[in-house]
Amino acid sequence: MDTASRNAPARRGAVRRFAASPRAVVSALVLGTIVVLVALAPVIAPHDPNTADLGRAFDPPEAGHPLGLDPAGRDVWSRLLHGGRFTLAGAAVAVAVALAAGVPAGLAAGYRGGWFDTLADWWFNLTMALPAMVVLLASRAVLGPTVWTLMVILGLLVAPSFFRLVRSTVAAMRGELYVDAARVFGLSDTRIMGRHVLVVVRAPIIIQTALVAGMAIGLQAGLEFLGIGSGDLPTWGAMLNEAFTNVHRDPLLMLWPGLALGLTSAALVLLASALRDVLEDRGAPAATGRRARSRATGGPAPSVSAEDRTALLSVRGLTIAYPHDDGSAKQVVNGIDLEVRRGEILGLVGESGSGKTQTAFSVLGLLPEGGRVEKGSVTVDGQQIVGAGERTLRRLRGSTVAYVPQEPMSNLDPAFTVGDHLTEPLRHKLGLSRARARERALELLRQVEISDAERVLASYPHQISGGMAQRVLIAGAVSCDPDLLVADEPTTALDVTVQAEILALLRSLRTERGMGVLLVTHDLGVVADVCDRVAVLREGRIVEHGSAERVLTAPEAPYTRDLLDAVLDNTPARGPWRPREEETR
Ligand SMILES: Nc1ncnc2c1ncn2[C@@H]1O[C@H](COP(=O)(O)OP(=O)(O)OP(=O)(O)O)[C@@H](O)[C@H]1O
Repeated sequence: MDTASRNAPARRGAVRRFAASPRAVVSALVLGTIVVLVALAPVIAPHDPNTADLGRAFDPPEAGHPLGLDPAGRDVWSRLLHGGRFTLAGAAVAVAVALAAGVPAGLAAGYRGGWFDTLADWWFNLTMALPAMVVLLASRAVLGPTVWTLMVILGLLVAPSFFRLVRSTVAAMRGELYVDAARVFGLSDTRIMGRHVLVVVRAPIIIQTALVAGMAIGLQAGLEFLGIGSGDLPTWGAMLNEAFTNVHRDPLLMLWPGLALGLTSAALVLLASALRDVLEDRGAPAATGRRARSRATGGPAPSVSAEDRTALLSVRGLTIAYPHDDGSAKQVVNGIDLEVRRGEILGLVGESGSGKTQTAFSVLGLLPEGGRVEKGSVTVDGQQIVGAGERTLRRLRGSTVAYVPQEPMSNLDPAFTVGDHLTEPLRHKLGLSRARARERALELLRQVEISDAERVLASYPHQISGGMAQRVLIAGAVSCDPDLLVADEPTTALDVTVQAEILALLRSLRTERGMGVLLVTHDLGVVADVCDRVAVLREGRIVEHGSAERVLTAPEAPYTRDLLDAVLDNTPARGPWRPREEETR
């Protein structure tokens, strides 16, 4: 079963599976009961926890004192209830500090990488290297014996465990195609982190929180037991310490705080392990780390000529290179010129590695990490892409230029329904209400010829076919009414019948909406089916450019002839090529 298939039902069934797990239910009940009892301590504790009656020291359990009295004649049950408040609140402080310090830093470092990642990694490694007990003892000596300060320091000391967990999960999913797809839709990094990234790390964070809380309680009790905590508070650790000094006189006194600590810690550990089983199924999708992209940059933005303003897409002298450490650079696209007008489909063909995808990504302002536009200009609807800031690019993506990827399934986040995918850009780019965005999403699904739109809208990616997923992505791409569609091998992953349907869909969208389409493909059959014009790319250079009819029937470049010969040699005959006008007649 693939990741998609595992994640979505796991998400829906998480509560059900939690309820079905005896370990989860029992540990949650025990923990819940303890929390409620200690929270209600001021109401239900029969006595003041600090009121002493030395004359009644060590009195056994009796009515009004269900657990007896301690060495100072104080009510043990009341001290236990009040003591739990400090113990649990101390653990909560440590967890809150650890979460606040570790999670945002882990998210930023994993998602962004770069100098922040290096710096944060260095800092948290340094923190981890510190001996926790020594630091706690030293801080007690310097800052005084308050349990709260110790818990804050403990929180900082355990923050690296959250940082590492989040950073590695996020870094692994940074290159996922659905994260790229969200960027191409023009969503900001903060939204992507909140929406697609945080949801993946949520489960491990919850599990880690339970573990860290257990650890904080244990450590705090240990410190108090050793007499290093705040002596004036009736914490469970302090009670244990007092009981230990009188263990020969009344061994039962050790039982109650020991039981409270043991039950709480055990419940937390069991809850963490039950949560792992319940939640981790739907954790991070197996990361492929396919494509980490950076903004297409390279020198100052070139000026936009009057001619470029009239074309929908105008690429002039575009050179893309990957610099090497030794100062040299690998040029993958070499001074190419392209133009797409409104209502026109331009096919960009060439064999694998010829630079088609690099060209397409430069139009979106998203080149793989390390890639840069060395020379040339790319304008979409008169707006310069090369050197444009992230804000400008985000504004353009989705609403002016949209993208249809090659692998439909990998570009849909398995944790979200089709409806979630479609309504997100509509709500955040077009500002539609939830209800209106849903209506529009249904309309879009119908436009891409999905008949049972309601069902598909509520489906998770694994519940629909590859062809259906590609239709969904096309619906998403056209949702904000873009002028230009960049489609990168949109039919390669699909079977032949579905390929034909998707191509027909692109054709009709082009006609109905007057969109320009840059269609990246290695398949001359696809070019024959849908393209008005075609540019043939070889080793980063355009070797032939012209109408699809001319290039396919009378190729001039030997390379184009080779490509055509290869098609004729290797594929079953698909009937003579006819111009599309004839075909549709
Ligand atoms: N991150 C990268 N670092 C260095 N070189 C890269 C990187 N990504 C792509 N290239 C190189 O750029 C060249 C063009 O790649 P591109 O992906 O554009 O080819 P393509 O024509 O789209 O091929 P395909 O159809 O196989 O995707 C190739 O030689 C490739 O090795």
